[in-house]
Formats: sequence, structure tokens, C-alpha cells
Amino acid sequence: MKPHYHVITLFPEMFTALSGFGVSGRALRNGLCDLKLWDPREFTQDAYRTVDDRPFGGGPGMLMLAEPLDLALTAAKTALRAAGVDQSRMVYLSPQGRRLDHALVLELATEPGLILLAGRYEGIDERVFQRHPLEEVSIGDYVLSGGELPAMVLLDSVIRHLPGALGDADSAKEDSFADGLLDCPHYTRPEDYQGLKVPPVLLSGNHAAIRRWRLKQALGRTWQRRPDLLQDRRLSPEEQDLLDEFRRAQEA
Ligand SMILES: NC[C@H]1CCC[C@@H](CNc2ccc(C(N)=O)cn2)C1
Repeated sequence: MKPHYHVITLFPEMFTALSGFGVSGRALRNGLCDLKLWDPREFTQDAYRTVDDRPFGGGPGMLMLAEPLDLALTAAKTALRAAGVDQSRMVYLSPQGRRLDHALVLELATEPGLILLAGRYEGIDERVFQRHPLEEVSIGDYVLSGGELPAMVLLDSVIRHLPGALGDADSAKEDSFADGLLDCPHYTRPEDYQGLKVPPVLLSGNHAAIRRWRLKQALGRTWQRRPDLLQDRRLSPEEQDLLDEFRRAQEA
């Protein structure tokens, strides 16, 4: 059953960045999943198609009105039910949310339906959260002008884990965060670029040695740049040896 992704957004055209290119574009084109965009403006009833208004209590900026969002969210839910998906996770992208990480991406990749709400302006009327069980998700501790880019970041990372999305399935498995480590260095032709050489082991054809070298580099980089990731990751005896080797070489 292919997953259905629905996004509520004032700027549906932005999503060509996801649907028009690369792995995510191919996955959508090949029907591994589908994407439906809902513009709250289509759910307004006034002549000016108003989607925002000033905040009660004063303060700068505008807020998104509850009704167009409520109607758009309900329309998305109804469409998903018609497609046979009864329970969809509903996500509001916001800096106040649960941090998106590999674990959450894997969770979301198992969902048959997702409804994402991309906010704009200074926020949305709080009553939308009382009408819909929206979970807040953040892609990082910074503020963007809208939730559309975070929605595309979330969907791109999720789509990569759908069966068939990546030609060579291994590349997702080999994704650094898949095994809890940062990525190793990569090299391709030429063997000598501006006097800079490729590590000989990668040209040796000795696949056991190449695997060990890559694992050692990934462990060393993680230790150097993201030691916190090593807190949560038990190391096998081989990995511990490789990391010790890396560290000794650094101190030499
Ligand atoms: N109060 C600001 C807030 C009002 C409502 C719209 C959002 C959109 N911007 C976002 C959304 C998500 C993230 C993130 N880190 O995932 C950053 N920025 C901004």
C-alpha cells in the first residue's frame, strides 16, 4: 500500500522542489507514494479569500485563521479515508516541535498516510490544535519564513526509506545515520587531482580492508565531530579497535 502524503500550504508551487527532482521526484513519478497539496485559500468563503488576520491582544504580524486550516485539514483527512487510510499522523512543522531525527524518520516512513501543516506568518490560531491532533516537529533550532521547507525536508528523508526509492537499496542502509555514525570520506576519479591522491586502500580491490578503512574513518569522524552519537552507540570489539587505531594515529 503506497503511502499518501498531504500538505496544507499557502505555497503549493514550492513543492516542485520535492516532486520535480531526484529520488523524491522519481519515487512520486513511479507511484511509490503520492503527494497532495491543499491550499487553505481554496477553503475561504469571503471574496478576498482571507487566510490571515491580526492577533487578539495586539502584537506584530498576522496569524493564520483557524477556519481555512480546519477545513483544509478535514478535507485531507476525508481524502485519506476515501483512500482507505483511517488513521493518519498529523504534523505541524514548528521550532517548538520534537526534533526530527533518524528514529522519527523511520517511524514516519511506516505510516500509510501523513498530513503536514506548513505554517506562515507569526503562527496559527491555537484552536486548530484543539480541533486536530497535530504533533509538532522541528527540523532544527532556527526559525524559517514558513513550514514548507521543513515539510519538504521531512518528506525527502521519509521517501528515501520507502522500498524501491533508492536504486541500490544499500545506499540508504549505508547512510551514515542508519548505523549511528557519520559518513566516511568518498573519492572518485581521477586518482590524482591537483596532486591530491586517493587513499591506496580504496584502489587495492581488497574489499575487507576497504570496509575496515571506511568503518575506521566513520568512527574517527564521529568521535571527532559528534562524540554525543557515540554515547548512544555500543561499539563492537572490531569497531573499538579501529577507533583506538584512529585515535592513536591522531595523537602520534
Ligand atoms: N513563530 C514562528 C513560526 C510561526 C508559524 C510558522 C513557522 C514556520 N517556520 C518554521 C517552521 C518550522 C521550523 C523548524 N525549525 O522546523 C522553522 N521555521 C514559524
